[in-house]
Amino acid sequence: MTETGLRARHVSVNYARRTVLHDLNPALFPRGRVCALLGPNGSGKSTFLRAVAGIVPSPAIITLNGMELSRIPLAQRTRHCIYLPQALPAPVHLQVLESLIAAHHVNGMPGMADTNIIDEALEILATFGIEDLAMRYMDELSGGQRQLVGLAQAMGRHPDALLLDEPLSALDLHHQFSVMKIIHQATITRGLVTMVVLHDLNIAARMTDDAIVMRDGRLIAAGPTRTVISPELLQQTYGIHARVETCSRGEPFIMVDGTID
Ligand SMILES: Nc1ncnc2c1ncn2[C@@H]1O[C@H](COP(=O)(O)OP(=O)(O)OP(=O)(O)O)[C@@H](O)[C@H]1O
Repeated sequence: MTETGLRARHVSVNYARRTVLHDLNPALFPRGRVCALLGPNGSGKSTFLRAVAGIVPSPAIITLNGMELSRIPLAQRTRHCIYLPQALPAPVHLQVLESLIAAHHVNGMPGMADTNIIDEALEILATFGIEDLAMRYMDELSGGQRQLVGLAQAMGRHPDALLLDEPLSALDLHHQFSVMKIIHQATITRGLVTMVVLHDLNIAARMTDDAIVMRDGRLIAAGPTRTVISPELLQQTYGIHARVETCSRGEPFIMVDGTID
């Protein structure tokens, strides 16, 4: 039977002669679940996503829903597996709606009529609460607005796997939560494999299903997010004294008491 989900095996990456990922073999990333990639600065999270996406050289074997991505040309691979980098979409002089239509033409649903493409683009913008930006130019938007448009473009390309590198970095509190909710919902309804690099552990604990934790280019923990994030892990990984409490609504929250110096 064909395996569904994304499997990454032997993920190693060298930059120049320095090894930054050491033969990682995480468990299967299943469809319909959001996995947080956690770890301190420089631990290799972005590099891991880039290796999975095929945009840094790696001997990694990547299979997605039974298809070996590492054997197909990059242009074809990016139709299935979209990597959204930390950098915001370029502030080009293009209207937001046009940019979504262009993203659709990169790899949206083949054979869709033009009016349907426009309707779908408007619907995606509405999902992100930014339909009022449709006629605005990308080079006139704020950083957070551009980040939302970047996410909308990614959704409009109908990926099977979504690799998001700090997608909340420019967003206010409201949008951090609303975007994670949209990502979670889309992951379930579209059966996506979603990986998301996060630095906010409270958002990770509340809004992702699973987590893998990296340090110095190695995996040091993996499993359901709420099990993985523990005071011991926070101490060992981030060098902080912290407690994992439960709020009156039963949600976990992380209280940081101080750094270990
Ligand atoms: N293009 C590059 N050339 C050389 N070294 C690089 C390059 N990109 C990243 N590195 C190095 O690889 C290591 C992992 O970097 P990476 O960006 O994957 O970490 P990260 O966990 O995503 O960090 P952050 O949380 O700070 O974004 C770091 O030591 C970094 O300096």
